[in-house]
Amino acid sequence: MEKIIPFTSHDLAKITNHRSGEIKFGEKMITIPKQNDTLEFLKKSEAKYVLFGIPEDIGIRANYGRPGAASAWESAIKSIANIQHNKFCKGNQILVLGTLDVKQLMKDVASLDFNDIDDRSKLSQLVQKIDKDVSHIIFNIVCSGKIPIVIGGGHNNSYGNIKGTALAKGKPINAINFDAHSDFRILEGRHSGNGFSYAYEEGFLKKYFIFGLHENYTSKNVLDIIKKLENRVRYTTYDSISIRGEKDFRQEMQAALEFIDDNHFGIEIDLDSLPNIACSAMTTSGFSVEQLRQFISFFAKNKNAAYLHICEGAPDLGEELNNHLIGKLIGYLVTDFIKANQ
Ligand SMILES: N=CN[C@@H](CCC(=O)O)C(=O)O
Repeated sequence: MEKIIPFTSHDLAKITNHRSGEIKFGEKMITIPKQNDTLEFLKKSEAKYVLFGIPEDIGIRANYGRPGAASAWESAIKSIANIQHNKFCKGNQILVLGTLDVKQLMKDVASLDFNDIDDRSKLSQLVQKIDKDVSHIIFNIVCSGKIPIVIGGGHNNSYGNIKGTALAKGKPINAINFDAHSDFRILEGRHSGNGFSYAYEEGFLKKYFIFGLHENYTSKNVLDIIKKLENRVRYTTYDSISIRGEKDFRQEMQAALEFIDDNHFGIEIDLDSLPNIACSAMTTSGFSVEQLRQFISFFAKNKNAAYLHICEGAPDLGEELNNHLIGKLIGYLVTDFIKANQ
């Protein structure tokens, strides 16, 4: 756990806008006091959820994407700290662990060019380094009996989430992914587009459901691979639900749940599935924020929901004046998860 930059009570106080007569999450969320052993504290804490940030976009760079997702954590924690602590949701259910220390790695990649074959291979190697740390941290959180809520970063971190949870549970887990993309690309070196295929290939991912795939952005090759794995990998497309109306959103959620709920499962949310949200693969067409909130609420209430990961949001790629909006969106998603999961 030495790769974590702890989030302190002082950090929390700095970002909480106090107002008399009101209680904000920032006044109630738990941080690990200095001099305490992280693991020991985690185990004895009464908080059910552990908030962990991964401020990197190295996996996105390695996948020819646009950097910016490293800024999501800061925007998210500022919003979460200012949510009202009330009867609907309570801040003291959350322990704010802190962030993965990727400062040096982010400096190292600043000058790398993904069009250069050697640089791309260096980027992939750094993603593998992050994979190791993420899976170790998630393993420890889950072993402590807590539920991780992970704010990415790129979708490459699905791999570490799945591996860490599988190792802690002692068996491969399932995953449901709300995403415009399969992230089941070939094993060509780690990046943000192949977290699930690597987790599958290495035996950490048992069953995988992709919810709302965009037909225009899924290659024939990936569709052929998924077809052959039908017993373990399934999907429904955004176009079939929201454009052609061949399928119903709620019925598709139910079918997806029945596919994955025989085992612990991770809930993976890629914000590039929503229209007009600043992301590497930003789009103008996709499910609404309300549909995503309903989706999280629906899956979080199942007893096998093992973690929530929200990724790819990139406030740095958005309008400067409104770069708090991604954080605010993440705040809604985190509280939807907690409200449904209790
Ligand atoms: N995690 C996202 N993966 C997508 C989008 C890539 C991007 O533009 O950042 C993919 O590989 O297709």
